Formats: sequence, C-alpha cells, structure tokens
Amino acid sequence: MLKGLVGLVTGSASGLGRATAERFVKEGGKVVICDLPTSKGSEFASQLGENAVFVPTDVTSEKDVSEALNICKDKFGRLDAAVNCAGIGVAFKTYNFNKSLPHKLDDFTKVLMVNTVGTFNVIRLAVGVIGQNEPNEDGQRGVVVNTASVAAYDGQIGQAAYSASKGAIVGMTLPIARDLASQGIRIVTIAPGLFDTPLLQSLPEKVRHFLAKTIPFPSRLGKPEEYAQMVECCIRNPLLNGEVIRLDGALRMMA
Ligand SMILES: NC(=O)C1=CN([C@@H]2O[C@H](COP(=O)(O)OP(=O)(O)OC[C@H]3O[C@@H](n4cnc5c(N)ncnc54)[C@H](O)[C@@H]3O)[C@@H](O)[C@H]2O)C=CC1
Ligand SMILES: C[C@]12CC(=O)[C@H]3[C@@H](CCC4=CC(=O)CC[C@@]43C)[C@@H]1CC[C@@H]2C(=O)C=O
Repeated sequence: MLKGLVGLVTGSASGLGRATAERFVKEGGKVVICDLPTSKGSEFASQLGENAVFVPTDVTSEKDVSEALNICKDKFGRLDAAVNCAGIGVAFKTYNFNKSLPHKLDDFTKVLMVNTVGTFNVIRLAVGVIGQNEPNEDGQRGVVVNTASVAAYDGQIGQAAYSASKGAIVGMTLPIARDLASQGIRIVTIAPGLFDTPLLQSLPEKVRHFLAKTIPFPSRLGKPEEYAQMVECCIRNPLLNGEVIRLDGALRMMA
C-alpha cells in the first residue's frame, strides 16, 4: 500500500516510470508525473485523475525540477518519495574502425547528462522537500529510488556511455545514503535487466525474442508492473538503504 504517500516520478510518461506512477495512484497515493514537454505525460495524468499531475520537466534543468517540486508541495502538500526513471541510451562503439570514426563526445556527454546528472539533480533538490516532513516513529522522513541498469555491471558492445552513466548511479548510492542518514531519508537503486518498455519495443521482434531467451528464469522480458512492485518494496521496507538491487531473472548480459 502507498496510501497517503506523495511520489514524484521522472520519466513517467512511458515504460517503467509510467507503471510506477500508475501504481502510486492505484495503491492510494498521489503522484507528480515529470517528463519532457514533448511526452504524453499530460494525457496520462488526465487518465489517472485528480491524484496525479503532469509537470513538463527536463531532469537536467534546475529550474524545471524546482518548479515540479513547488507544484508538488502546492497541490499535494508534501513529498515522500522521489523516483528517478528518466533515462536515454545510445549504441555506438568507442571507435568504429571500419569508418575510422570515434564515438561522438556529444553523444557520450548527453547520455551522462540525462542519466547521471539528471538523476543527481532530482535527488539533490527533492531531498530538500522530503526533509521538511515530520519523521515517523522510526525517524524516517522519506525515500529516493533510482534506476540504474544491469549494464552498469555487464555493459555490452556499444554501451560505453550508457554503462558509464548507470555505473555512476550505482556509485553514488552509498555516499548519498550516508549524506542523508542524519535526516532519516533512505536511498535505494534498482538495476533492471530487460523490461518490455518502449525502449526495447523499438527492437525487431526477433531480437527481443533472442534477448528474452538469454534470461535464465523467467525467460521473458520483465513487465513494467514488476519494476513498479519493486519500487513499492523499496519505499515500504525501512531497512533497505544504500543498496543496489538487481531485478533481472539472473541475467548476465553477454558481450
Ligand atoms: N527497459 C529496460 O529494459 C531497461 C530500462 N532501464 C532504465 O529504466 C529507465 C526507464 O526506461 P524505460 O521505461 O524502459 O524507457 P522509456 O523510453 O519507455 O521511458 C523513459 C522516459 O524518460 C523520459 N526522458 C528522457 N529524457 C528525459 C529528460 N531529460 N527529462 C525528463 N524525462 C526524460 C522519456 O521522455 C521517457 O518518457 C531508464 O533510466 C532506463 O535506462 C534500465 C535497464 C533496462
Ligand atoms: C536497454 C538497454 C540499453 C539501451 O539503451 C539500448 C537497449 C538496446 C537497444 C538500444 C539501441 C539503441 O540504438 C539505443 C540504446 C538501446 C535503446 C539495451 C538493451 C538492454 C540495455 C539495458 O539497460 C539493460 O539493462
């Protein structure tokens, strides 16, 4: 149950974030849907009803994220959980020897800006609002949940930028948990394996089927609701802190 809790979920017009926002409302909570202005966030918020609001947000912008947090406080009065799902990927080798072409530095920077800097931007601003909550009987004020990837550990060919961006999220989890401990704010990172979202739906069915078969058990793509269920576990279990949880059916990605 997420009854009475207020969440802010980035990247929640699509995929894993969308399933998480849906779960917040279904389980009795309220949610701020943060996604790019070009996303379908507005329609999605209307579908969810009065317990959801869409705020066009680029996670790399201090102004956008601050505005989303202001709207969260004005409309729902507080923030209990910030969930970082916004993310992008590129697929380029470090050097293409057939074309004598190095990986574009702009592409590398863009992925790190959205995935790593965007995640940290949301955390640093959101905890200022979560920290205003009265602590519960356990001293807890709220929770941050991040989304890394198994690519942080076993990144494939062409994923130098993506893996670096997700490895940085893994790396920041423990120090941030330590930074926030005195205020009773927890942080947990989920490292998903392969999930059936628009990110993977762009791949040909044959490739998706092949990818699914590389997962030991269950040999299928993860359902976004299974990710959302894990977010709820992270929010509800008071002892989970400073940890990265792989959610991957025992997948170890090959090169
Ligand atoms: N689908 C999968 O198999 C896996 C996904 N992930 C990670 O999970 C997260 C969610 O991925 P999916 O739901 O699959 O992707 P998705 O592409 O369906 O959703 C990502 C959302 O992030 C939004 N977004 C992109 N840049 C943004 C920005 N600068 N500011 C705000 N929003 C922005 C997009 O508009 C989109 O709605 C990502 O961080 C991804 O790297 C990690 C491992 C596996
Ligand atoms: C999702 C994941 C990382 C990516 O971003 C790529 C995706 C495979 C298809 C892709 C092709 C592209 O041109 C852009 C990148 C991406 C969307 C990868 C499959 C698994 C990767 C992951 O995060 C696993 O945990």
